[in-house]
Amino acid sequence: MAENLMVLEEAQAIVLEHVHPTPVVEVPLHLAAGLPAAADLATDIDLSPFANSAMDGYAVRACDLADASADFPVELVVIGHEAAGHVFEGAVEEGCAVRIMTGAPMPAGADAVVKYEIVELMEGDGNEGSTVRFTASAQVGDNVREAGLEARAGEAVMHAGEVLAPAGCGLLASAGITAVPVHRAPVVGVLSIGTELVAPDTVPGRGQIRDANSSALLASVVAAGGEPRFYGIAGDSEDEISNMMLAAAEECDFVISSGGASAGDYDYVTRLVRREGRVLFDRVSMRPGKAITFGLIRNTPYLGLSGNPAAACVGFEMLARPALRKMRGYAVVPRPLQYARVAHNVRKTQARRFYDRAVLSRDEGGELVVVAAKSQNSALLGTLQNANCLLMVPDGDAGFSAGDMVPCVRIDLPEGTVL
Ligand SMILES: Nc1nc2c(c(=O)[nH]1)N[C@H]1C(S)=C(S)[C@@H](COP(=O)(O)OP(=O)(O)OC[C@H]3O[C@@H](n4cnc5c(N)ncnc54)[C@H](O)[C@@H]3O)O[C@H]1N2
Ligand code: MOO
Repeated sequence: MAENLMVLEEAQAIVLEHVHPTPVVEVPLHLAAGLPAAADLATDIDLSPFANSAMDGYAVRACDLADASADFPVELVVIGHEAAGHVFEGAVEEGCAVRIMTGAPMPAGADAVVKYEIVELMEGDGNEGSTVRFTASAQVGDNVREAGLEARAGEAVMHAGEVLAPAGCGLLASAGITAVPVHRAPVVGVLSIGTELVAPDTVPGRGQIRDANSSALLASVVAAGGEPRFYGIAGDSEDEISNMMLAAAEECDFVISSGGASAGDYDYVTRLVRREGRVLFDRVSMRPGKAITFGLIRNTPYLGLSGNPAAACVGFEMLARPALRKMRGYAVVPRPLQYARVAHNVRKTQARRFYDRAVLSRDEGGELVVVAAKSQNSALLGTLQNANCLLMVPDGDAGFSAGDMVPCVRIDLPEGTVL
């Protein structure tokens, strides 16, 4: 390519090569959902620890009921009960049954449970001394949950890299685990570069604009599992920028700036990263987001994104998000890709790969259709706010014609979602 742009996948591989999972910390179970476990986690006891009833009813010996039917009912004597906090210590012998509640341990000798609804009470209140009648046979194991059904003592119930669902947090609680080892949130320094920028609570003067990127990037850091730290706005002066860059590189696991990344008179980022560290790439074949510098400052990864707001956000999506997720311990998997019929022609004006902000939906016939925003101007954030996908137009000169099936990156769905 004339401009010497790096193919996106190559740039992504370089970034990923230079980031590593953060140190492990422990978080309480209820805060661990959505995070990948950093180690295999084993249960200290059988789950469940004892065979128990799956129904409220009577624990019986299936062989006692082998011939039971409506015509030849079988009567058993209730010799005890099992309820929350009350365990029957005896054994169920021939002709006997024990009244039992869901979850209570199976008494010795019993091998099946018959639910209340199909048992007739002949005498008494159903507890000790009562007589109950059965009109159907029972099979060994009916309504019994075996000990260790979920896992045996010492067995891993969660594996390193597995993302915890809320149910998994409950499973770990059953296994006696109260805190989950996870890779801590990477601390991500965010800085905005540009003399024209003012804080969002300020009414901009002539030639000034509000700093929108830092809010978008701080939010993106949180969404990617990182802990953002805002360093402020640096004017277009080498000293101001390098002081902020160095402070952030010193204190953070990853640094992201926006602005000053291109070829203008005040675009210092690439030069400063080179001066203070090492530049690994500085142009990516992507629109929006071509002007992207990546390098290391004192061994801290530094990503200098374009100042144009949509370019900064798409640059984050493609390069920072995978890196932060890797640091958090997630498997490196892409956002889901889905093909849809494009409703209009897609023209290419440059050879770099396009990621057009677009909306994917189903038409009345149920077919997936994608419509790109009318303006793909990199200054616009609203089109990204409203997009649920990025329509990918490959590197090269060819666009798409209306009716083509086109690839769409689902930015509204988590990585690895099966569609
Ligand atoms: N001669 C060339 N000019 C430009 C090229 C090029 O290759 N050659 N690339 C263009 C592309 S593509 C992009 S994208 C931009 C990238 O520019 P910079 O990263 O240097 O960004 P700035 O010039 O600082 O700002 C661009 C634009 O974005 C606004 N901005 C910057 N920071 C913020 C912020 N925090 N919040 C809101 N808006 C922000 C800034 O005011 C400018 O309007 O360069 C093209 N030019
Ligand atoms: O690539 Mo710029 O990043 O087009 O807006």
